Amino acid sequence: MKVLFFDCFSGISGDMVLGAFIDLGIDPAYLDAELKKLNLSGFRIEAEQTMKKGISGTRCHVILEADRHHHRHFNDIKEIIENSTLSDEVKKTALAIFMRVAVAEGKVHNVSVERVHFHEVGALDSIVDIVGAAICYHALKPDLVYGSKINVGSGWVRCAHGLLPVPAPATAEILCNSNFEMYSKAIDGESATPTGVAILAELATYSPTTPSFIPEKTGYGFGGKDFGVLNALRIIQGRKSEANTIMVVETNVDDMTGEMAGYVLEVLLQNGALDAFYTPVYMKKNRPGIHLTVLCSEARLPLIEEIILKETSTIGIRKYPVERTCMHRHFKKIATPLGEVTIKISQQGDITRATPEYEDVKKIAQESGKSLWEVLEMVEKLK
Ligand SMILES: O=C([S-])c1cc(C(=O)S)c[n+]([C@@H]2O[C@H](COP(=O)(O)O)[C@@H](O)[C@H]2O)c1
Ligand code: NI
Repeated sequence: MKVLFFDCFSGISGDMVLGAFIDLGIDPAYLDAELKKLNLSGFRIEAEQTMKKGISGTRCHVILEADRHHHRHFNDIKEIIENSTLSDEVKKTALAIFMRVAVAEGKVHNVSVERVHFHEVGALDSIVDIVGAAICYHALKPDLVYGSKINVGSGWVRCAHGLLPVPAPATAEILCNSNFEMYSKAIDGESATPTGVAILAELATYSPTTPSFIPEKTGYGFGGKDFGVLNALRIIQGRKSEANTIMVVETNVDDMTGEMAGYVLEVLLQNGALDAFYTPVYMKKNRPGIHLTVLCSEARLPLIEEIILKETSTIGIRKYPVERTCMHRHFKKIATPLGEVTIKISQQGDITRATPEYEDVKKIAQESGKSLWEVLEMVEKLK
């Protein structure tokens, strides 16, 4: 499994994210070509490979010509992204990042999401940063993305509203809607911006300690300000074996119909759940209910949670990782007088088990008119 770890020791901003992705190997020409799909003129990307504090990294500049539509509303940005020829997955991710910014700005300025009036955050460079981050993320196709706690800086920052405290209100609000931890150390100024934390909160899962994986390469994306300490976002790319940790996801419901319950299991299994099943339970007020258990990989967890929240009546989910022991499995095909049957061979130490695949046996039974028992006995002698 491919892992990315966003190490935010000096915060995070949109251009730091692009710089780190490019430093990690994303071709700036590819990024530029994809960004052209936005059908917006008046910008270009410049990636400069440079040194800061003796460390080699990339400073990404979004060079703007005059942006005549400097003040955009959320709906304008939505329209630009939806009408572009970017892939659906890039559009979805970019819109979700923008939504985080819009919700935060709406809360801070007490206006609805639609009426949020983007100034700096709606300018072309934010569109480029956010859509660019979504392009790089989908180009790398990570299975797991983690983010560290965020060094937000300290003091004050000057922006369209005047002098604001650090973290800026929008940044703080985006963080309130995530479970990322913030802190401030060794930086006088704003090191984490609304765009940066929105990208992080959307793409990454918070990891309070350095996650466990095998690192393979690093990318440093430099920020523009000089804080005295290394002003960079570091993305560490690596791998982790999928082997033995899976997630158990659970919820209890007492207000769903049997039809809905059946449908949910189908959707979960179609979307990569390793298993999904119900256990009957008695809940509060003596109500008969169902306990849903889903087993899935860590990579599938966000999708599985989304399905449970969307398709069941629950308003909460429990989840925890578990270790599993799996016998090593391989398959072989054997020929029988009635057709081919796949045999699953499971091994662990000196334990070996060979089991015919049920669907093959069922097909032969149905086509030959023999009972399942007869077919199984025949296969047993041949396997
Ligand atoms: O544009 C707006 S409304 C804006 C709001 C806020 C609030 O905290 S409210 C802060 N800022 C500042 O703009 C710059 C640019 O941010 P990016 O995310 O676009 O890089 C930054 O200093 C923000 O704190 C803008
Ligand atoms: Ni604002």
